[in-house]
Amino acid sequence: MSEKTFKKINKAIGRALHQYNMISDKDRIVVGLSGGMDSLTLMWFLHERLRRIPIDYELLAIYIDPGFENSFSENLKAYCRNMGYKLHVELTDYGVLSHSAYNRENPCFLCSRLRRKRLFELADEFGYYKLALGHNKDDIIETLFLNMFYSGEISTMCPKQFLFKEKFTIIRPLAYAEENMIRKFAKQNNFPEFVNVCPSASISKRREIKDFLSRVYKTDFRIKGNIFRSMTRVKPEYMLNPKT
Ligand SMILES: Nc1ncnc2c1ncn2[C@@H]1O[C@H](COP(=O)(O)OP(=O)(O)OP(=O)(O)O)[C@@H](O)[C@H]1O
Repeated sequence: MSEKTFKKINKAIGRALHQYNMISDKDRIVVGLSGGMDSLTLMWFLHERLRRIPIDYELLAIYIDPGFENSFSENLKAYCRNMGYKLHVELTDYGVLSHSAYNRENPCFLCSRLRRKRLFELADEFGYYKLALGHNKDDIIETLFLNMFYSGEISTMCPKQFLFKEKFTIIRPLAYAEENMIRKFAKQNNFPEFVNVCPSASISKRREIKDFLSRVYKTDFRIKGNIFRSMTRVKPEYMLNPKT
């Protein structure tokens, strides 16, 4: 394992956990495991921290299988078993349905809404009220732009979010971790690649925003940090407010 990458991600996670008070002793946490690098890294770190920190928590990994052919569910199960965890696989038709004629919306939109809903239902059934997701710093920036470009609003995903009258808490411990660092960590540690067979995986609006941002970042190394920081420094008095 590369100490440098480990330290960077560990520091970013520590900061997010601390600043947002994400995890308490005896928490029961569902980890939404997609098989992607982010959620695999998230699971790895949440597991690894347990040995070092004075608080205890339980982890339950859940994978919502979108129902495409060539599912990697069994391989993901085996991977979790090796780590000492049971993976709950929920076989659905969400991916297939979202790409069918039945759906008139954006496939990613419908699929992720159905997935999220099922994750909450399962967490509730199992008695887990925290849901850890693998969104990283780059995802948070991209969502800001996606929401501006396609929803006409300025908003993003919060590192910690209460839902359903605070019954559930979503936490995003990788909120301060950069995607390229996560990729590097996953590679250095030989994390398996669970190939996403979704037909929209490489053609989504998020992909377009990602490409747009990566071109912008190349023009000035400060831009990414500045965009991220700007989300903590909103000046409502310098926004448009027609009702005043
Ligand atoms: N099929 C799924 N089952 C369970 N959780 C999921 C699933 N898909 C996504 N998630 C959760 O939502 C987060 C964000 O989803 P997104 O679609 O951006 O994931 P991804 O890019 O496919 O994979 P990852 O974020 O793990 O690299 C994931 O990190 C994971 O925590």
